[in-house]
Amino acid sequence: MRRFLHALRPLQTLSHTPASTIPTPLRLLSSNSSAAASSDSDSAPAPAPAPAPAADADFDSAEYDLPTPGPAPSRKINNPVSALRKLRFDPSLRARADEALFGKGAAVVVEEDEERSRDVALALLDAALQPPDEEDVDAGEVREEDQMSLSVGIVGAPNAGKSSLTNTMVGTKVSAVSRKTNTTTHEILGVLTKGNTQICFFDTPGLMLGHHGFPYRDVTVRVESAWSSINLYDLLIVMFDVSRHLNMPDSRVIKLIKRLGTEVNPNQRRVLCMNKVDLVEDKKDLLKVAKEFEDLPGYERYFMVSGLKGKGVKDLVQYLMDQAVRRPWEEEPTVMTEEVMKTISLEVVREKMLHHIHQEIPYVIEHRLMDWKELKDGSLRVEQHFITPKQSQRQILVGKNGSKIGRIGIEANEELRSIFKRDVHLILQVRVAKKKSA
Ligand SMILES: Nc1nc2c(ncn2[C@@H]2O[C@H](COP(=O)(O)OP(=O)(O)OP(=O)(O)O)[C@@H](O)[C@H]2O)c(=O)[nH]1
Repeated sequence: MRRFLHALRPLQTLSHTPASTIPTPLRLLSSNSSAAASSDSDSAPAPAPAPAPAADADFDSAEYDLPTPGPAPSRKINNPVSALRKLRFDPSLRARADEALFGKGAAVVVEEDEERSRDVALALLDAALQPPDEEDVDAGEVREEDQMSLSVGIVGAPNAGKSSLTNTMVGTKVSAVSRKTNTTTHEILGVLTKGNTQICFFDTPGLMLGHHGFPYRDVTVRVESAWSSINLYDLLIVMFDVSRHLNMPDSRVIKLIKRLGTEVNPNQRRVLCMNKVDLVEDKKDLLKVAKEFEDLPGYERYFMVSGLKGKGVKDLVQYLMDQAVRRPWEEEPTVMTEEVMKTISLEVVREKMLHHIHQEIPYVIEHRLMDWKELKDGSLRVEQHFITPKQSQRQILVGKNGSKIGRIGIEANEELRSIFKRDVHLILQVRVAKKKSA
């Protein structure tokens, strides 16, 4: 299990941080990116009232008079889905950018882009934005002998809401990143570190029973090993979609619940979690379902939650925290790293580009972070390049008199300033790729 957790390490800050490059679709955090952006606060110039515009930039935020970022907005977000929606597009930024560039009344066109890769990046962004909980502490502050841990397997049919519940519990921390960490049988869903306690959540795909109430034998070792390894967890959450159960019960889900709840397992606590309670109008129905499973001795507790809306989740988390055992943590708590910020800066600019360039062009453009400097006055200098295969594509992206790239830049700049809560000197350049010599 330790092996899976270590796959999350790329989130650590790198002392020498290479530039990130985003070919489309978005590439997530990686410690082996190419090119050469640097983080070099020592070589940064002394604080200057206004940064000098870059000579050959197509967009330079220094040329625009933008308001100073206000106080850090409170962004305590527990529901990642609504957080993502909020972050996807803020029309006020667009309106302000339009006004700055084209005067009042400029038209606004909004396009929803549902790419999963962006969701992941936005979830990362959300994770990065979350202020630390009061109970959060630096990893260094909790001595190994004081660390408490709990590994939790989540069992449920596809769509039961395992990821949503984990996201809500974890507050998106790590969960988005961990999606990359596919293991043969179990996938880490998220890590919650609070105070001296760390809880790791694992998905257990393939853990379903056939109609006869036995594990599928045919498919594979994968299913078998999923079954044999569930006992490794300290605690098992068996979850199901209670709304679906009321409307269209699935016999396999019922068998799964019963099988896992038939006997008390001396080495593992198990809880039954009725999810999506928000979809059940008549709450008496919930009690009916609870009654249906009340005689199962294997479940120590029953929880009624809405993973998506956060209902009942606090109680569940508290219960889990209380079950933790004295054992060193498997994983460093996630911290906002420079790598995360770089990814965010690329994603925000890319998002703005996708909103403004409605042709296939975004998909042939290479997008690179060329320079990243934290200046002594606390502001950031961020230089990104778009590299287009053809001159005509460059022209479209730059727009008439720089209007397109200006719009992209000004909106992105404003959003980055509000995300990073500091001044950002954003420089964008659009270049045509050099032809490779044969
Ligand atoms: N209304 C409502 N919808 C939910 C809730 N939890 C999850 N959903 C929705 O149910 C769908 C499945 O949720 P996921 O969290 O992806 O479910 P999962 O169990 O991880 O699914 P798999 O990855 O297929 O195993 C998504 O559309 C969620 O938005 C809930 O509490 N209430």
